[in-house]
Amino acid sequence: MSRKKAVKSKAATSSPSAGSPAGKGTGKAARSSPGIVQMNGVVHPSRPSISNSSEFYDIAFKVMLVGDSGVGKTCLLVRFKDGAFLAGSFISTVGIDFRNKVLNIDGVKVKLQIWDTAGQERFRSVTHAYYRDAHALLLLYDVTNKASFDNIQAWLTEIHEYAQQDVVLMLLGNKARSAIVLTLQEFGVPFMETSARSGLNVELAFTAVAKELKHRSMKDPSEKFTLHEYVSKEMKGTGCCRS
Ligand SMILES: Nc1nc2c(ncn2[C@@H]2O[C@H](COP(=O)(O)OP(=O)(O)OP(=O)(O)O)[C@@H](O)[C@H]2O)c(=O)[nH]1
Repeated sequence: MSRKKAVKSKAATSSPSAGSPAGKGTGKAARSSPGIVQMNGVVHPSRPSISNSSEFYDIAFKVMLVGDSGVGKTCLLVRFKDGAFLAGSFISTVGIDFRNKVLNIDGVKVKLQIWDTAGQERFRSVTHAYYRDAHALLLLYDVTNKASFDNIQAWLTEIHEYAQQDVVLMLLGNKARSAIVLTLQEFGVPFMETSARSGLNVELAFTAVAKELKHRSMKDPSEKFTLHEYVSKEMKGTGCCRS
């Protein structure tokens, strides 16, 4: 991997660390995630902890964005983290990088460590190494690019091969333009359309995943939550026709 490109690109590369995705990596990963330990597959702070955005959190999870190159993974993450759209020329991600965001889910501070992977084929072996520690995967395709939709099955096969069996999985049709709310049953995975450009359903996608992860982690029998139901109840159309 070219060092020069990594600096120039949207994302730098970093290495996964066995069994401790957030705690002991090299470079950015290690510096950005102090004080995190993994227990029963869920990442908890070893003591009341702060994320690199200086916010306290109660539980932390690792979320990965995957999908073909150009479907909008980096833009989705930037929209969610900074509320902005990365316009201008497309610079492909090199390797993998992450950003943290803490969400307040029903009074619980849930930190999402969101890994943005490179969609290009040549980086596949790098990203494979990160799958096993992921608690959730957001699989993106581009609604304006049929090839990216046709590749979903191949991505799912890869996910089943490398990720944990119980990983939380959601399919996102990004670059959505229409106000029509689609429900895609084909893959048996919760689905919604998003737009990194307009912000459509971006917050909702990450919130839904955070709710599901928090629900699984807390195992509160009084709390009835299913990702499918939450997504179909909350999902909105754009109400306009530009993406
Ligand atoms: N119209 C529109 N364009 C988008 C949207 N999201 C991303 N784009 C554009 O699509 C191109 C690719 O976006 P990226 O976020 O860089 O794609 P990526 O999936 O991270 O690509 P790789 O890093 O190669 O894996 C850029 O030119 C973006 O401006 C969207 O919601 N709507």
